[in-house]
Amino acid sequence: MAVVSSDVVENMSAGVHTGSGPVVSVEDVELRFSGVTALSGVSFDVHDDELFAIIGPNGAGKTSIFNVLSGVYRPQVGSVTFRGESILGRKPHKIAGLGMARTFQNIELFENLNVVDNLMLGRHHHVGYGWPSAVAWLGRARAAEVRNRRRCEEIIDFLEIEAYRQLPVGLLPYGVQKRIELGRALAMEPALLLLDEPVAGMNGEETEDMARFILDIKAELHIPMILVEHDMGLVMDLADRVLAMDFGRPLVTGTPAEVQAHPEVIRAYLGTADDTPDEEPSA
Ligand SMILES: Nc1ncnc2c1ncn2[C@@H]1O[C@H](COP(=O)(O)OP(=O)(O)OP(=O)(O)O)[C@@H](O)[C@H]1O
Repeated sequence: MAVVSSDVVENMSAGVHTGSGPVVSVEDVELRFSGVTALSGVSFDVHDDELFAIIGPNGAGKTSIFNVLSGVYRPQVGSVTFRGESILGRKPHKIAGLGMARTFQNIELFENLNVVDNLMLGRHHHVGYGWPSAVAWLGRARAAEVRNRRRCEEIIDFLEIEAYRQLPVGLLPYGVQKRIELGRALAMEPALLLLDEPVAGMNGEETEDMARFILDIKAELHIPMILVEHDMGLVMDLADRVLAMDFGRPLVTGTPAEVQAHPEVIRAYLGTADDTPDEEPSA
C-alpha cells in the first residue's frame, strides 16, 4: 500500500461509525418471493472495525441479504437497523446516502469514463452545492469540486491505480476494474462497506492484491465490512466472524475456525455419507 498520511486516512474514513451499538443489526429477517423463501430467521450484528463474512453454497441467500441491507428487497418479517436507524422501506439511494456503500458481483462501472471520473461519481453525496452555484461556478461549487477531486486522488494512491487514472476503465484489466469499483465505494466515505464476491474471476495475483487492500481498509481506515465470497481461503484469512447460510437459513455464526469445523457447515459444503451414492459407478 502507498504510504498515506494521518490526515488523508482521516479524510478517507470520515464516514466511520463511532456510536456505541452495532453499525448494522439484522433481526429475524424473512424474505419470500411468491413460492420461494429466500431468507428465514436471519439475525446478525456487525460492529465497528469488524470484517464480517457471509458464506454458503449457491442459492443460500447471501445476495438476498445484501439486497435487503441495501434496500433493493424489503423483507416481509424482521428488522434492519443501520447506525441505530431502521432502514426498512428506505430506497437504495437513501441508504447509500446514510453511508452504506456496495460493490457488485458483476462490475458496474462506466466503461467509457476514466478512472478519476468513475471515482468522482462516488462523491455525488458529498457535492454540497445546488445547481445555481454549479451553473455560475461560484466559490462554494469550486471549493467542493477541489475537495472531491483531492479525495479521489487520495483513493487512487491508496489503491495503487495511479498509472491508470486517465484511462477509460473499459480498457483496463479485470482485476484493476474490480479495484476501481472498490475505489468508487470508498469515495463515498462509507460507514459500512458491502463487498459482493470481490475476487470472483480473479487470478491468484489479483486475488492476493485485493486481499491486501481489504486488510488495508480494515487496518488503516477502520471501515467495517461485510464480505460475501466463495473463496474459502480468503474468507478464513480475512474475516473476524463468519455467518454460514444454507437454503436461506443461518447454520452458525462464529470465528472462521469455529465455522469451518462446524458439522452443519461441513455437511452443507461436502455432503454427508448419506448423500453419497451407494455404489461406485462402474467404469
Ligand atoms: N428476485 C427473486 N425472485 C425470486 N427468487 C429469488 C429472487 N432473488 C433470489 N431468489 C431466490 O432466493 C434464493 C437465494 O438466492 P440468492 O441469490 O440470495 O443466493 P446466493 O447465496 O447469493 O447464491 P449465489 O452464491 O449463487 O450468488 C434462491 O432460491 C433464489 O432463486
